[in-house]
Amino acid sequence: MTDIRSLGYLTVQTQDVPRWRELVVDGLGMAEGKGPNPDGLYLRVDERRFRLAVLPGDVDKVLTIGWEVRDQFALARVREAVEKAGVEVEVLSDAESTLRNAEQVISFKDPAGTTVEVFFGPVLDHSPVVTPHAGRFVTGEAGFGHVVLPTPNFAAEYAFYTEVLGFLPRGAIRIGGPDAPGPAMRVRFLGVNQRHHSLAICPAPPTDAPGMVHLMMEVDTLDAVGQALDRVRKLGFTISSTLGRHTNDKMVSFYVRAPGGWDLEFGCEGMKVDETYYTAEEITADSYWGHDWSGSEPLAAFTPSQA
Ligand SMILES: Cc1ccc(O)c(O)c1CC[C@@H]1C(=O)CC[C@]2(C)C(=O)CC[C@@H]12
Ligand SMILES: [Fe+2]
Repeated sequence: MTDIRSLGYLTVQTQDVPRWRELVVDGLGMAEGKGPNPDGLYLRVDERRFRLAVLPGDVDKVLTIGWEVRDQFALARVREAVEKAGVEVEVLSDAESTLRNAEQVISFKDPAGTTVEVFFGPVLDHSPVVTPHAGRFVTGEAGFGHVVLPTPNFAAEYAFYTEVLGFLPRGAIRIGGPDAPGPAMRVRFLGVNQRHHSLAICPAPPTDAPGMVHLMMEVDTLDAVGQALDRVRKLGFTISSTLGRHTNDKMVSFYVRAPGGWDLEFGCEGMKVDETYYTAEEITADSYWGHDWSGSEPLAAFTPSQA
């Protein structure tokens, strides 16, 4: 079993912090917190000081994806495994770790070039989480949610997350459907806790800046999902996919386009995996119903850098 316990946090850079605030606070109902950068947007959904940080910059990109481990011993094991795989690991200073609200953070790049951080000892904020629309987010042992990462070097990325970091395969979907011609290309789902997937990796062309396909956040009721959908539409955001229920994690969700060219998936009713009985399955449809992607603008991650 892996030492990684859950998706801890995400930091992204954007040219348009105010529009991000409209999307995640006014639209999706995250609570605005405070952080080290006075121009940054720090979002709370639970007792963590932040789960999502949106920092100003001249390019839209993913800065870091933070994975949580139990303690210093687990962090040492992860560091050893990554170094043994020939990947350079930076141990952040105490000051840098404090800025991320963790006792200790290590940092390295995955084969796709995305900066991965692994940390232990998150520093808590016990003040009430005042979400503007009374939505309650589902985190806890299941972590912040899931991320889907685009990767031009799929085999290396998959091997890194499974064999080096110890993520568990949680099934796949064949791109183009079960009867697609040619060698199979798959989106692969990976889990570290009872959340069906905390990570998925998706074949994609190389891009200039580390991107993302989507970040999924879960709330506790279908009404909270529907009300968020109403609000983001009213705020003028593009709905990349309509509401639907996924066949693998059973989640009911919609996808909304964030500034930067990737989506936020917002859902509820995700299943809990029991590892005692689970086997990794291949789904042949992404959803039982809904999830109409026909209104989706092209993802930045699927737009090659030459274009
Ligand atoms: C199929 C599926 C199951 C559970 C999820 O949380 C989930 O996001 C998906 C969709 C995965 C997949 C994706 O993220 C990249 C863009 C894809 C390939 C599509 O265009 C449709 C399915 C999408
Ligand atoms: Fe997803």
